[in-house]
Amino acid sequence: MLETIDLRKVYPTGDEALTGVSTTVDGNEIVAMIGPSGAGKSTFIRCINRLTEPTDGEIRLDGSELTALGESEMKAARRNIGMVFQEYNLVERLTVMENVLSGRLGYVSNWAALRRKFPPEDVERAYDVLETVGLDGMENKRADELSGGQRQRVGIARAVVQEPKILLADEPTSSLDPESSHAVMELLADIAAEEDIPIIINIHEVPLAVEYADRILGLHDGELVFDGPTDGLDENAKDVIYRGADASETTNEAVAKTRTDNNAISEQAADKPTAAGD
Ligand SMILES: Nc1ncnc2c1ncn2[C@@H]1O[C@H](COP(=O)(O)OP(=O)(O)OP(=O)(O)O)[C@@H](O)[C@H]1O
Repeated sequence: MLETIDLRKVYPTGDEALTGVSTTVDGNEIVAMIGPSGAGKSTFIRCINRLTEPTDGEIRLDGSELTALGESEMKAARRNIGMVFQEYNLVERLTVMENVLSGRLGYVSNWAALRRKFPPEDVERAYDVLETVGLDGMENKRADELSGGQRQRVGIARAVVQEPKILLADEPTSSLDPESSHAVMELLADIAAEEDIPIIINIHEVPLAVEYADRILGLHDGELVFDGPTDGLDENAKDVIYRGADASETTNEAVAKTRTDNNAISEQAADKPTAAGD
């Protein structure tokens, strides 16, 4: 279980990217994080594995307080957090298999890591995961010979062989065409179920989020303004996420006014004597 408590990030520039985000992600749920550009989505994801250092607050993964860990302890803790990136972050000149196995680097000695020597069970697991992501038979291809969708599958396979407790995907579909985007989202959903781990996906495309996520986290200006099941993401919630709280007041006022107007019309209609009553 991942828990963030009052997570806050202020960049040295003074930008407050997260104002105190508290949430919990558990089980094998797929959580989509949405919000306008600059809302703090990437910052949130990057704070969890401390690629970006949070300013304040707590991050607990299965009870372990990540913000309290020293550098070497954090290195070990990162094994529990799989990352999938928008630009895949593969080593282009290495093969698919070498890229996938790099997900095991945190588990082998420095010497073995340097020589890229992995135990046979790691290699076996890598083959299994390549099959899961639909890349079986492609292990010897170089990463730079793959399409965007295939590269993202390698990125996902690398995160999965790590055997993480949670998967974080930072805009995994932003560089892909619509068809590959759907395929990648479907794959992430399958992985959450098969590996029994939660996934947080930072995503721009709301329809994709709605189609594949169980739950939505909505950020606006660094504030968590929506946290609930996907079917609760109505127009009002989208307004709050994309236009801010003022928009919701405006929307609520507009809705209230429409209701009042409608009621007045109905009352007038009720007061009106019907032709039959005359
Ligand atoms: N390295 C940085 N230094 C200073 N400010 C930053 C840095 N990274 C992000 N910010 C600021 O923090 C805020 C949140 O940025 P972040 O990238 O987390 O948003 P986002 O929701 O992921 O945006 P996008 O959807 O455009 O990727 C923005 O105001 C941004 O300018």
